[in-house]
Amino acid sequence: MAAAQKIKRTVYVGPFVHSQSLQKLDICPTGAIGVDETGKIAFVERDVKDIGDVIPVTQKHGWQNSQIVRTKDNGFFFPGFIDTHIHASQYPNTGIFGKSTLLDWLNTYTFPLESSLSDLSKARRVYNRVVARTLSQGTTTAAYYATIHVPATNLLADICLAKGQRAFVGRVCMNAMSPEYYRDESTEAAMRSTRECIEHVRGIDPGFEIVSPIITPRFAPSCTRECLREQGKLHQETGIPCQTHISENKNEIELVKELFPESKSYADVYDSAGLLTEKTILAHAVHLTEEEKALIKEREAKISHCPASNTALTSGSARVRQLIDQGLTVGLGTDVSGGFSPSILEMVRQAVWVSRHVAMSDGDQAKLSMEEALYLATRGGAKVVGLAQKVGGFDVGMDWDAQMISLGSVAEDGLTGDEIHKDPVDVWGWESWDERVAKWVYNGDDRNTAAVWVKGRLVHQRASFRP
Ligand SMILES: O=c1[nH]c(=O)c2nc[nH]c2[nH]1
Ligand SMILES: [Zn+2]
Repeated sequence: MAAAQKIKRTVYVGPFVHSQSLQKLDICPTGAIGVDETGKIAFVERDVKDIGDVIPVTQKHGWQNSQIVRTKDNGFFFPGFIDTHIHASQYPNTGIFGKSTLLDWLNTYTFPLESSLSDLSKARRVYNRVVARTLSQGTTTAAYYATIHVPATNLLADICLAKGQRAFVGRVCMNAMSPEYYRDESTEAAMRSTRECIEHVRGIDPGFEIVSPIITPRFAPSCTRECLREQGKLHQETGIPCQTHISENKNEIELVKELFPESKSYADVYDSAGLLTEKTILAHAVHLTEEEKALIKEREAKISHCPASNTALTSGSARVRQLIDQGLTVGLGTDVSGGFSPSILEMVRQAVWVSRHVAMSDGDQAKLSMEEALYLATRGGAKVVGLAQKVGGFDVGMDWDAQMISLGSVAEDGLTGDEIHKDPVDVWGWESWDERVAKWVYNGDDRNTAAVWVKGRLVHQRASFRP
């Protein structure tokens, strides 16, 4: 059953920042957002200049006895981040990838670690930590890959629910081209295990309110045609979302051509198996052809852009601006541990950097702005995981999935040691709000994430912050 949670009506008072559109950040320096007992945003007020203005606002909305939470120290509220692609099971390997590229990386680093999570006590340590770590970095929703193991995958779902992180939890399906020690025995066994995980999540969160299952064929080479087709059938019959990888690395694309000679393209392998729908998340999409992009657009499948992973594994530079301009729906993914960081704030920076490297060869139109990258991290991600009406912004009726960012007090002379370490961003007091947001994006980290809420529930807070 979903963890019991008692939420008090709360007014969040202080500046708030969220995306109005792909290009436009809405920065309100004098905000007050009312969140009701169900964790939904009941009102958004924009002219609450000081604490004396709060009582009239609560009276206007007929709210007595509501709790007030205020920002402090150059703080602001920002929507929770959405990680559209992360391998929870690979978390212990973050930063460990050497000079490998995708296919040797899988065999050298990834399969041995994933297979070791058949040990439930190890899985518990890893999953408790990755959920705690991503929450502490403001990730309120994550689309997770677990491993092939049913008990460990179910444990990840339990941990997400207990800690209150919105999550899509996928048991990885792989019955081909995988080591003997780490593979599903057959299509039948793979489907049985996938169904068991779906039923487990249905048992703990029947409405998939916080945790949802997600059908997860690892990538085309690791599944037989029959297995892909069965996963596709399940996806179509149940409406449960699906996630996989596509077109990450040139050798991988060649392998797909060899394994599926009858298919027109990598995207067509998924399409002919019934796996390319509006509820499909495709990670990477670095080397898609024009025909594949058109097919993905037609099917309304979504793309998770994973810039850190693409750089670390030298897979290539996704033309993210072009994908967006061509009408594809894009969010950001850490792709831990192909990606070296579990932070979506870091992915915002990495997405901007990758686009600028592309711009150096393709021209300035390839550049992604900071505002656009923040959109991908929030509203874009929400579209990718099918939650655009619920999360990603501060609109009335949306759930309060939010983080309080605190940049710290204005820089003083003479700070040393722990004092200077406490706040990674130096604020001087003369910056505009636009500039403060930019300083957070380019210099901030989890020390600035003072508190995090999912559906109105406080799921992380720094010790120095007491609401
Ligand atoms: O980034 C990736 N991470 C993985 O674990 C994986 N498996 C197949 N293809 C993959 N790509
Ligand atoms: Zn991945």
